[in-house]
Amino acid sequence: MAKQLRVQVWNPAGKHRVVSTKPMPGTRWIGLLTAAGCRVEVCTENKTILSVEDIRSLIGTQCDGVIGQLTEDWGEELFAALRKAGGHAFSNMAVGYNNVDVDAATRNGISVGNTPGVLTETTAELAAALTLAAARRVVEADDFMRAGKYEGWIPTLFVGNLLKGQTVGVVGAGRIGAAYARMMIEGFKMNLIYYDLYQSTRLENYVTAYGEFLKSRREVPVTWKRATTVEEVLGEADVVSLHPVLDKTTYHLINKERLALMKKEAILVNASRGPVIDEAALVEHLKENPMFRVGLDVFEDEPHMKPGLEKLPNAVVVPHIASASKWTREGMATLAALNVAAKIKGYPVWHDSNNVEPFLDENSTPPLACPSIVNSKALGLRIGGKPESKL
Ligand SMILES: NC(=O)C1=CN([C@@H]2O[C@H](COP(=O)(O)OP(=O)(O)OC[C@H]3O[C@@H](n4cnc5c(N)ncnc54)[C@H](O)[C@@H]3O)[C@@H](O)[C@H]2O)C=CC1
Ligand SMILES: O=C(O)C(=O)CO
Repeated sequence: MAKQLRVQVWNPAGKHRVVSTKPMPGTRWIGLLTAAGCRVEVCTENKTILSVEDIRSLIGTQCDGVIGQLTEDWGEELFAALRKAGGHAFSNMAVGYNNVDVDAATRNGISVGNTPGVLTETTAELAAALTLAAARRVVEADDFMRAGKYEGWIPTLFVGNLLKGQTVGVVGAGRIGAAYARMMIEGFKMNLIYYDLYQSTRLENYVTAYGEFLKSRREVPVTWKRATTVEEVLGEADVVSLHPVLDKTTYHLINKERLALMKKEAILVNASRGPVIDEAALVEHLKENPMFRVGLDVFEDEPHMKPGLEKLPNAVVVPHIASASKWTREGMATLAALNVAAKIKGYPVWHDSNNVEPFLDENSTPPLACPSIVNSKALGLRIGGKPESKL
């Protein structure tokens, strides 16, 4: 028998019971759910990652919808439990949903929401921060300073890499990858090489236009190239940043053999998902190539690092904080809550999950729609959405 977990209840008399497995930033999301007639139960148990058993006990015998987290294992067991409890709406508070078995949700008639767009710039900025920290050895230098080792300026102290005029490689040029590319190109005048299953004409046009602008100012123009293989990016780029989804095609995309193709002094950044890199192979590569540097936001066995990584000065490591800006986290909570509330109310799915702005303006009421449902087609859900109507 699972232990009863602590919950905080909002709008106890609400008609529809919605559970959030974690407290989420801001209060707008709670207001939107209660305005939609939901009783909201927020799990406040002091436990970082809830088990499947914990979540089953939160779902209980009657539950209309759940907002879950990317650390949780949402598979057949939980979706069957939610269906049995009368539920038909789930949303991850994340854009990535590799923790969710979408087919199992569909089999159980449950919609799966995610939170695209609101974290694009925030995540790209952290990838840029990791790139700079690795290129200019910021963390090593900070450690050195705090340890009282600085005795005065010398020409050889913490020499790193200049980004200007170098080539940035992006693997996965979707929303976040393209935003990161633009930051590195505009900020540091880097040339672009990218690899994605799809052509990013918008990104290509953007770089072309920026190159023309630079030319008009008599500056060296930036260039772009779409690679036909990931190997081409790894061989040519001075900085490689990974932004694909995690699925079977990207698991261990960066392995021992592909690391060996990279320049000895290259920088590798990962703010996508840990298993995109074979982390044990990366540890060996970093040991053998001290001038090769990485910036990692995500890890293969999160929250753990592969043995040895913690000792390597050529690795900058942060705990999955790429989406951690106040605006983004509150926006993620809002989108997740609306994915659940609008489904419970029977509203359609928003027609353009790449443009969720209308849901994020705190001063206006959101459209009558679920912002983003990844199995909308499989469930045969209506597409639509009408702005400026009250939920
Ligand atoms: N570290 C963090 O805190 C965060 C991590 N993420 C991760 O970033 C991922 C990307 O997010 P978005 O850019 O919003 O998604 P997106 O769907 O716009 O972009 C993903 C891109 O990956 C490409 N792709 C898929 N398979 C590929 C392959 N085998 N090789 C190369 N490219 C491939 C897709 O075609 C697409 O363009 C999420 O799925 C999530 O896992 C997202 C937000 C925050
Ligand atoms: O949205 C995601 O996929 C995240 O990793 C959140 O940080």
